[in-house]
Amino acid sequence: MITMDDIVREGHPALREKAAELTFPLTKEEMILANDMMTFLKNSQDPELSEQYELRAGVGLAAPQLAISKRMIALLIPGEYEDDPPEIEEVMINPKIVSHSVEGVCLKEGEGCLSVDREVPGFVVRHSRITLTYQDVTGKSYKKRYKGYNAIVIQHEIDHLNGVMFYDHINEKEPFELDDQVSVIG
Ligand SMILES: CC(C)(C)[C@H](NC(=O)Nc1cc(F)cc(F)c1)C(=O)N(CC(=O)NO)CC1CCCC1
Ligand SMILES: [Zn+2]
Repeated sequence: MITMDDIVREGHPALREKAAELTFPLTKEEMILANDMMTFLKNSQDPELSEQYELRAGVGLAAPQLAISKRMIALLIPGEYEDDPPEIEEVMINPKIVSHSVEGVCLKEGEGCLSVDREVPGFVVRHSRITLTYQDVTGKSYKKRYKGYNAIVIQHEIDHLNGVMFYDHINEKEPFELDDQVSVIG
């Protein structure tokens, strides 16, 4: 099973590489990776298992964070209330933002990262609405729209596939600067 020891931290070259597209059918190894990435997110959000294995509660994970330079991300975004189904529970292969809103969005409390063991204050401005294409592990293609927090998480994970870290987006001089096209959520 994947634990925090398998997640590479900033400074590891894999976090600054452009990951390679996957071809179909996936290899057995790639299928196992997809499953293991989703299992990590589930374990990390389970009170007992996250304590037992000292996991940070994660909503998303990208293969480069495991030093695997492939365009695969796992998302497990909880629903609004305890017993709600997840907002998103999906492994996306070769995700691509094909269009996006002009408006921006950012989280009031800024962002963190499973691969970053420090606080980096500042607004991370992202597209507030995105249209995404991706394939699932069977190779089936999808085209979907996302907005708000879901859009933020997806953009954070796709950044990892392009060697981009969340703090690359923070304005060093004015970390909390906002222009009027940006809404602050969360
Ligand atoms: C870095 C960390 C703080 C662990 C962050 N979690 C998070 O923001 N909150 C959270 C966690 C849950 F499990 C359930 C929940 F509703 C909220 C996270 O997983 N990521 C993913 C990551 O590092 N991917 O590479 C960072 C988030 C910052 C904004 C989007 C993703
Ligand atoms: Zn991250």
